[in-house]
Amino acid sequence: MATRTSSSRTGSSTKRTPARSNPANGRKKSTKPAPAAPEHDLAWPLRAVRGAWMGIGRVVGGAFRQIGSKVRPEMEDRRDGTGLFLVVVALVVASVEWWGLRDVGAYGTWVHNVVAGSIGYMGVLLPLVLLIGAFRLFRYPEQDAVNNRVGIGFAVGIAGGAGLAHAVAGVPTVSDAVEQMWAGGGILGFLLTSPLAGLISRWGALVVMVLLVFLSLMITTATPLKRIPERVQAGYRWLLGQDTETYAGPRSDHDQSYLYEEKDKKPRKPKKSLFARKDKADGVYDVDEHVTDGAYETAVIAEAEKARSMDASAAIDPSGDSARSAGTPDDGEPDVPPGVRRPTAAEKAMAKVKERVGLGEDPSAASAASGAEPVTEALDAAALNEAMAEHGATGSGPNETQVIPKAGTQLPPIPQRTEQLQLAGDVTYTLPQSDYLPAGPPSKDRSEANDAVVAALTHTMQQFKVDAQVTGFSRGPTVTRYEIELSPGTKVEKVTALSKNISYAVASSDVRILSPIPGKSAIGIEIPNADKEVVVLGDVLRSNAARKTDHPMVMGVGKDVEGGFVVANLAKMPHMLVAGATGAGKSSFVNSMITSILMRSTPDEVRMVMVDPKRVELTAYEGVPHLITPIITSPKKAAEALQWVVKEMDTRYDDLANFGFKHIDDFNKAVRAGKITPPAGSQRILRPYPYLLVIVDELADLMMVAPRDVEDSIVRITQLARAAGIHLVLATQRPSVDVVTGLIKANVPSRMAFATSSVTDSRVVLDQPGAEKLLGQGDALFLPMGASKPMRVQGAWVTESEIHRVVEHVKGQLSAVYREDVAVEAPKKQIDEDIGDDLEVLLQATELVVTTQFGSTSMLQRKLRVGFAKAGRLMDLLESRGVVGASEGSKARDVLVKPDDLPQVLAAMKGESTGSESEASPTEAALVDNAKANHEQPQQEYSSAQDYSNDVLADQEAALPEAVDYHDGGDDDGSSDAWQLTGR
Ligand SMILES: Nc1ncnc2c1ncn2[C@@H]1O[C@H](COP(=O)(O)OP(=O)(O)OP(=O)(O)O)[C@@H](O)[C@H]1O
Repeated sequence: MATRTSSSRTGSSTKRTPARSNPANGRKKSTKPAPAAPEHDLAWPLRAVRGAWMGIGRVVGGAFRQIGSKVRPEMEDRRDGTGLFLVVVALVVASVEWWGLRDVGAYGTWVHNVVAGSIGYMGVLLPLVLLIGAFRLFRYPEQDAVNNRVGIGFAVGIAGGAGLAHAVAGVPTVSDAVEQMWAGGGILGFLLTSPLAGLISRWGALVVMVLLVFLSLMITTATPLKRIPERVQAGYRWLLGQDTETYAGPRSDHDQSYLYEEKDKKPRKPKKSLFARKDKADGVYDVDEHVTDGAYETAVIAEAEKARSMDASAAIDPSGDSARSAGTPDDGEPDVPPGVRRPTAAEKAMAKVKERVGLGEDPSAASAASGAEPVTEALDAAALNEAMAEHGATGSGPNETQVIPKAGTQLPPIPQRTEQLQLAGDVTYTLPQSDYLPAGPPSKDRSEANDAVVAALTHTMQQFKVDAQVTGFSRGPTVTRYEIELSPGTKVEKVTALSKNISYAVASSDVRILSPIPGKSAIGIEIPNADKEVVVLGDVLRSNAARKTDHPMVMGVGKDVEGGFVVANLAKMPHMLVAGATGAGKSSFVNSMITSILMRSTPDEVRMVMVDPKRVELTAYEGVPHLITPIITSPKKAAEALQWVVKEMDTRYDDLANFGFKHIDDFNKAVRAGKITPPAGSQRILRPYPYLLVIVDELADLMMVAPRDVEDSIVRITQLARAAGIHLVLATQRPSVDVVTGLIKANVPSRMAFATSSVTDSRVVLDQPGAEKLLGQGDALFLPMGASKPMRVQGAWVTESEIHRVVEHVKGQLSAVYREDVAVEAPKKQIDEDIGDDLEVLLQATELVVTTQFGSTSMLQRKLRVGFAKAGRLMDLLESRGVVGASEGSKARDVLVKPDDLPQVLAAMKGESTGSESEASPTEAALVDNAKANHEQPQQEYSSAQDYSNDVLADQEAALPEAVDYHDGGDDDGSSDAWQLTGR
């Protein structure tokens, strides 16, 4: 493993050469114009002029950047000098051509002679064109490709316009009065139109010039021929005020954009492709910030993928006929009426699928008639629902109509109990409102990227002479599954053997082949979408699938590859293993799960035990009334809590046995109906048992402290707890056999595998390969109990602010009442507010920093196994308490406390008085304080503070996962290989 790590690191670092293009703005740095001569080579007057020019440019550019939505291009990208030049020329031309300075002296005459002499009547438009050019240069200087395109478009337009004006003016010649030339197209118009008029008549020249102007419009607006009707329609609708967005075809059934329109109240600004940033102009939807807050977060800033996939479609056609590979007229195809778009390859494919299953109308015809893109049907949504219902999960097909009222501005409620729940006593508890979880952007059934992939797949089959057709596809949020049908006599292996060629053709290494698609005689090829979508938890919880049931243990899982919502009943799982490499999306999934429960259930229905050894993942839920005990962060206490769960299970079983029920649900029903009473003489008041959900966020940490005890408890719970209404969710980022032992695996039937770092890990989680090929960031394989094949889902995403709103609501309803007997953490002292729940880790950080006299954030990360943000926060706390000095860039901070003073500092942090300071030595004071603070720990005598600190350090080392060595910094590929076994 060590070798692999180092080689992968070398590999990745060799790939990252500084000369790479900057994907953020889609241009190579090397294509920038060569820098001007260094300033010091210029004479000082020139330097002064240049400085003044650039200064004015910056001011004018700043003003342009404030117009509408503010932008801040990188300093190194700015082209303010050129922008200012365009503005000045525009003003000069405008002063003469617009504001009548033409007759004022030599200035007016000269400017008019130059402008009208060159381009004639088009001089009137020139200031506008220059100002638009300046606008783009000031605001979007980094978009070289778009700027160049707009520039070329304008140049062609001016040429066409000049030629046109010249033709309209009667094709004057140089021998005519000069005013006649200038009222036409100037010299340019003359040069373009006169030869043409001589060759094909004046009218012919006129038509050619009109076409040239039209061409310039298409170049400027980046409109390909096939999209003209669509763009015209969009423009028409926009003019009529029917659509404030870039028109993107008819709404699909589960398009929820109107929710945004309602919610936003303030109408969205129309997007003008010329002015809008490229990503917005091309994107259909401007996703709300809070929805995407952190979703798909990545260090790589990539240009809009869409453009790349379109290029790909053009590139894969060796004949160079990209229009054909994208689905425009084939030879031998019957003609279609003018104005009607020919069906693309994908539409034909879909039509074929529908024909095959007898689904009525040909989508291509419908779409051709409307000029818009057809909607993909989920052909087997019903079958999927059925299958999922069988194993405890429910799903809805993508086209199931959402019961979401269009008017009324309200989001539909998340399903709630029919009866209003009364908690013990007279407390009435209201579940959180639906709008705490806003709706996400509308999902797409199909995009240009999909069409490009269909064309690429079809072409690959043809190239390798495999007699198979792409018969359709179903688009999910992150991947699309393309269906391939073989002609009779063609072997399945012929397609599967092409996997590398398919990867090559679609330019993606993450291609997964399913042979066959469960329940279909077709091969599925899952290919990541170039344009991923976020699946927000609110949408999943409002989906039909979730609304079918009001079971309190139902959670929003995400969306499947067909775009159908997936929700699952945790009570039917009945226990689940969630695994995946770091950063793959486990914590987000656990957050979605807990938030789902908080949204749908009262503390009377579901109680939770949360174990969070990482200390940061679940802190947001501290204090919610659903908790039965404070969030457990110590692995040792967690092991004890599991033993408590076993006891609780036994108690519940006793009750089931005594009252003659098989399942806690039946017992609860009977209690609620008053059908059972405690035995005579008993003081007990029978109450329904809530479901108990035990969430362990890092199983590996527990298995390290007490492997045998933890395994025993888990096995006992998982074997029996289902009937007792107790359910376990075990998450781990180390799905190795020492953490997920055979016994645990055998008893935890449902699995959720996020991207794993190796095929071995995938086998541990799913008993089959597959998870190693997932894309990360919420892309998962979900294997609910009883399912033979895992289903691919994109996990639901819930933002921190959404969680905060829900938690605040829940806590506002009821405060947590903890059970004393579970696992009581050490009572909290009077600690400073800014330390909050981080006291324990802050104390460790203080000890580390003071004893090593090394104030390094990365050391904290490494030794305490906390993330960068947390380590940074700890360092700030240490600075605020005078333990370390101020930050000095990348250097380690000065440590201001000597090891001898450590005990007092620790005591102060714990909020304890160090009143004995004057009488006792610091060491003695520390011993007393520590003994007081940790009364559960066996007390030990230390002869010096150094001994004490050494001991602490030894403990911390022992707590690290089996002598792991963390290599911080240089791991370019960000893979989990950063953790490396050194065998110490
Ligand atoms: N369902 C999702 N949709 C979109 N993006 C997601 C989703 N889940 C995770 N991500 C992205 O992946 C990042 C890492 O996710 P997360 O923190 O859940 O990973 P993890 O597996 O819990 O990692 P760790 O084990 O290090 O805590 C998130 O910050 C987010 O950008």
